[in-house]
Amino acid sequence: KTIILGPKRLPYVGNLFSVLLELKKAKYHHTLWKTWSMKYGNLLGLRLGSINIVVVFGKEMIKEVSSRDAFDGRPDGFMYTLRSFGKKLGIVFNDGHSWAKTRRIALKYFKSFGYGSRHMEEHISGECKELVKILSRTNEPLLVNNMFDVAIVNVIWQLVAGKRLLQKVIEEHRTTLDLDNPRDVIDSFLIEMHQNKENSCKYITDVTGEELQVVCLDMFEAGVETVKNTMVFMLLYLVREQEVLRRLQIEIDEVVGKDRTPTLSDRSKQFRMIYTEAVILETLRITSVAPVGIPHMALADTQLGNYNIPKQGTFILFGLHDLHNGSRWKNPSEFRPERFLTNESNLMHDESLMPFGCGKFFSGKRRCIGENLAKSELFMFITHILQKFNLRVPDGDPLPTAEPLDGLTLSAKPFKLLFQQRN
Ligand code: HEM
Repeated sequence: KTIILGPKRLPYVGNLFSVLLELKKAKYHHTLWKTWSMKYGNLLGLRLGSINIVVVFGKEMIKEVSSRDAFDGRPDGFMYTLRSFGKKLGIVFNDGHSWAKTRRIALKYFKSFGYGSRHMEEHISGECKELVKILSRTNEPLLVNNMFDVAIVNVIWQLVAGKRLLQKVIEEHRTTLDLDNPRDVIDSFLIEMHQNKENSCKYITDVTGEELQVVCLDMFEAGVETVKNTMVFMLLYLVREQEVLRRLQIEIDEVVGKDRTPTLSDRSKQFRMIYTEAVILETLRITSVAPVGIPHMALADTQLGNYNIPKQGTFILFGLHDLHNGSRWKNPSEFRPERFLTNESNLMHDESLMPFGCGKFFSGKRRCIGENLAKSELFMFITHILQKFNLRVPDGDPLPTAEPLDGLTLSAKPFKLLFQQRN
């Protein structure tokens, strides 16, 4: 079989009109795909103009696609290469040999930038302290939707470049490079380039300046909106669920206390801020800010279920929002961190939660490389804020709605909060 079941297609436009029409009712792309999948099955076939799309539903099917090399491709074409000198470069919208190379070099640095590493601690902690300072200065309600922008962009800047301005920064890095001590992602790439010149080993291939620039762009595009939207939603759910908020504050008070600033080592085995961890997982589940992941593409003609998927030309999306909010979960629309706790109050990992994609962490697959960083940022922001402040909706304002705004990533509708100093 070649055509995966889906709504009837018209010549040339495919399902374009029915998508536009039905979207008004469904409100969100991901809910429309889900509605159709209930009729057509866990592989939903669509055609939008000349683009074929397959939306994959269910844990097992998503796992299968994520684990097969044949589906490791990313979309090609003008819109995607516009951002990368007209070529397939970088990590996120790249594939094949060049992707494997850039991902490997970036991961090498990310591994040393892991939980509790001095670099990660310093960068995130500095931003959290600034944020607390700003919040302490005002008694006015603050628009929450933009409040993490600067902090999160700065964390990525530090990760990528140590500071601002890209081209100039790359040159500065070249002149101050220490081959044994990479300070950030740019250094790691420059060291790789240096070694390639010295070493004619056939496994190491050259990394170009263009590639390095697109990798930096990837970090911003993949690592800012996602963390920011998740963090804003976390505050939104906490102001709606004051019981959860209080339990979080009790854990912070017990483990960190009122005066010492929270550190990443408070997440470690010794201290185990399990409830905070469960709140982070529950936020990632219920919000699923990347509702259909990032499109994959077949790199060779291949089979999926009973169907043939042609090489290139077919976008493959994952029904992640549905996986996280479907009937597999008890009362999925309730924000209940306890679902990730065992009776003995240990953390319970659930295989059906895959907000960062699927596959072994740090293995060659396409899973998000920023998972550690994102979770560390979420942990540090929430502990710093709740250690010092209670959250309240300004008098006269309704509770903020959990209904998201649609987009490539889901975001919260604008809302204001009062950050009241705790006694
Ligand atoms: C809450 C925060 C985040 C979420 C929910 C998230 C989610 C995802 C998802 C679903 C994918 C696609 C996986 C796939 O194609 O199978 C992805 C890929 C990626 N993410 Fe994240 N991400 C987050 C934060 C970050 C951060 C902080 C960074 C880095 C600074 C980052 C960098 C990347 C990169 C480079 C890729 C592409 C990997 C590849 O194509 O090989 N992400 N992310």
